[in-house]
Amino acid sequence: MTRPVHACPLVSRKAPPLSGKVHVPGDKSISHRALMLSALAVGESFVEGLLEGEDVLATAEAMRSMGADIRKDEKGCWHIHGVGVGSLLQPQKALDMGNSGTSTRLLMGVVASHPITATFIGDASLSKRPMGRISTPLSLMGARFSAAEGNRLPMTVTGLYPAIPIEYRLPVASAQVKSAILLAGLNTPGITRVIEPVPTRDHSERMLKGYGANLSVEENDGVRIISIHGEAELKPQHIIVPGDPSSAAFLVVAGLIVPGSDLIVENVGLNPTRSGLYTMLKAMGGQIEYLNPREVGGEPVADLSVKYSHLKAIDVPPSIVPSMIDEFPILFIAAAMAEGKSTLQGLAELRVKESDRIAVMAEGLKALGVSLEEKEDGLIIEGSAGEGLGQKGKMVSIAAHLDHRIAMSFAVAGLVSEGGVTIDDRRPIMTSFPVFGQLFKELGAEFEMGLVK
Ligand SMILES: O=C(O)C1=C[C@@H](OP(=O)(O)O)[C@@H](O)[C@H](O)C1
Ligand SMILES: C=C(OP(=O)(O)O)C(=O)O
Repeated sequence: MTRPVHACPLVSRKAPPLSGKVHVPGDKSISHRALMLSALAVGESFVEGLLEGEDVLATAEAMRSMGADIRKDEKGCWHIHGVGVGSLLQPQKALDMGNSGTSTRLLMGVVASHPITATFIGDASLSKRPMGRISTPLSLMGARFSAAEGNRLPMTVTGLYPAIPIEYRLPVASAQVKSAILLAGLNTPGITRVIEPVPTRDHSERMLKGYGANLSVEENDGVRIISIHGEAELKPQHIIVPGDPSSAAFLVVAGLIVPGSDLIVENVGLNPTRSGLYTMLKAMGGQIEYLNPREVGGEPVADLSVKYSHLKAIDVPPSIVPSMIDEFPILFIAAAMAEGKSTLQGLAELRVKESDRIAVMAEGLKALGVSLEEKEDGLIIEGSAGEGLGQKGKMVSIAAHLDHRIAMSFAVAGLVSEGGVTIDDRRPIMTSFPVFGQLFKELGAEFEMGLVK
């Protein structure tokens, strides 16, 4: 990954009505899994619509270092020659995970049941994130972990083969922890079981089955029990990656809050374990219509028609939180523009994402004049009822803290600001949504991309 060494600011100012049609790039979670599972299949898989963000490219590079042959053809389709479950090679250098929690945690699961050792390194943001949630269950399976600083990167994982199958109840609602255990279970004799009291995104389950793993899901009173039979042989697949609802979120919220907007966001993945934000925005009075509903790569997809709306405050029910966990920063912006007081709590996980998303969003919203209360597990936000944010003539400065979702959320806030918003560093946007600025330009809002300082 070659990024400029210095920060690159982005300036966002009050926008005219947004209009037109834009196409959302591939889903980040599905792209990571497509590369990992294709690399673990025997033979050649094809992946169309892969998200070419830095996080996903870090996964591709790691799978290459463990023996997979991965390349993109002239039409943009990715070809992956897998080595087969159990046949990963010992990487010759540390695996650089950049900013990506998903790459790190899922790949630790992959390594845990192979007879190899891998060192995981990452950027300053990733090196602060907790890894104990992964090392605890994988240690029960027999993998060994060592880290200079307790349960943080850099971290070295030595896998065990044959690993020990476990039954593990998730102590935190995390698709990354669930997926790491299931991926370790792929090369573990017997049945590995994950008990999930609160459902999280289910791409791993859907895709593991699609690649031929023997995986079953039982549901009892909302608790999911996922069982995978180990020493699986995965079969190569042709995957079409649907658009990322987490990226689409920025375009959709912008359409709802910039006065006069009327736009279409095409190719939005609407897997029910991911689409909580859209349910909430509709409940707030957002005019969102699902057009042309269809299936892409085994996932529900639609084009979203979005019109400027008078939004009303909302209280988010705890049960819906995991299905919109990455969308809270942009929901906070929508709540700041709504009429009334929104209570957004039960979000303690936001404190351990790429940044502490509760504290960082609270600070930026306050700088924009929003009245709010910060709680340990969320924010209570008093909306401006459609009045713009900030003050005329007063540019607000935001620090992105190496967090793409913070940078993009405040770029959207800038579109309804009186005096503009400057984000200190736009580079993290490249991790998940490299065409963010380009799509907004197509809708009629141009961000000023500051020169490298
Ligand atoms: O499994 C995944 O692809 C992801 C799971 C979520 O993380 P947690 O499992 O930590 O909630 C989410 O925040 C992340 O962007 C992607
Ligand atoms: C939390 C996120 O990603 P990751 O955990 O993969 O870094 C995100 O994309 O918002």
